[in-house]
Amino acid sequence: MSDTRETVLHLEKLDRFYGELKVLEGVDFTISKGEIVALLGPSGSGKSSLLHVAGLLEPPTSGEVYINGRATSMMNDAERTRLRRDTLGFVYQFHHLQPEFTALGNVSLPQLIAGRSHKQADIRSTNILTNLGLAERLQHQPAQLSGGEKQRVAIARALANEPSLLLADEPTGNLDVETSGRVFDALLDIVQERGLAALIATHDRALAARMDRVVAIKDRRLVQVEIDESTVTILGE
Ligand SMILES: Nc1ncnc2c1ncn2[C@@H]1O[C@H](COP(=O)(O)OP(=O)(O)OP(=O)(O)O)[C@@H](O)[C@H]1O
Repeated sequence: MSDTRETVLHLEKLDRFYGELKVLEGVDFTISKGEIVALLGPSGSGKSSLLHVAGLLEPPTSGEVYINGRATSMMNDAERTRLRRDTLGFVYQFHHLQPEFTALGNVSLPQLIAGRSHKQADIRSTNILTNLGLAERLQHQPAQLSGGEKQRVAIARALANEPSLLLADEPTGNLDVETSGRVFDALLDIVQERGLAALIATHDRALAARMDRVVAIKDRRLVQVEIDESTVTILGE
């Protein structure tokens, strides 16, 4: 890599196979600080697999994942876990919040695990949740929140340890169109405000069109695309 200073994620010659099934093959991809990238692709094309490998949740079959310029393949589990905790945030289609904790508690939890005090964690959690429009919901448990609010708490939790890179897998895919649009606005605002990099898998072209760049999985590789409401154009073809 020639310049790793601003590169948050770099995937190099990456393959992900499940036995005989070749899902990703020869993927080269880079995201820089402050860039928000949409990941499109039909169901089963490998979006979740790519996010899992980029997020150090699964190893690639071959190739290398660089996070903030650091190669990860030779790291041991403890190093990889620490890097994941300190630099990556995850949002999934389903919120996966702890049902017995409040919104504040859910956002503070990863910070406590990372070694912050309760007081530091709660101050930071209050700030993030307030930024996401949940100032009045801090003490509510997930069951007392709407679907959109739960997903905002999940976004706040992903940002709690100030990651360099947010990885999101259909983050609003479980919400109705209107709520999805609003939660997405909040997500983009907070990611932009904080100058983070983000890779966001979505089926929704209208949402994808609002991001800085759109890539799609085609024939096991990542290609750069341009989209409008009705068409997806693969650049360079
Ligand atoms: N652990 C696994 N073992 C075997 N095959 C798997 C495994 N995980 C995923 N696959 C297969 O790999 C392919 C890609 O799956 P993946 O979940 O990455 O696709 P996706 O684009 O995220 O799909 P969707 O949009 O439906 O969530 C699919 O054919 C899937 O069945």
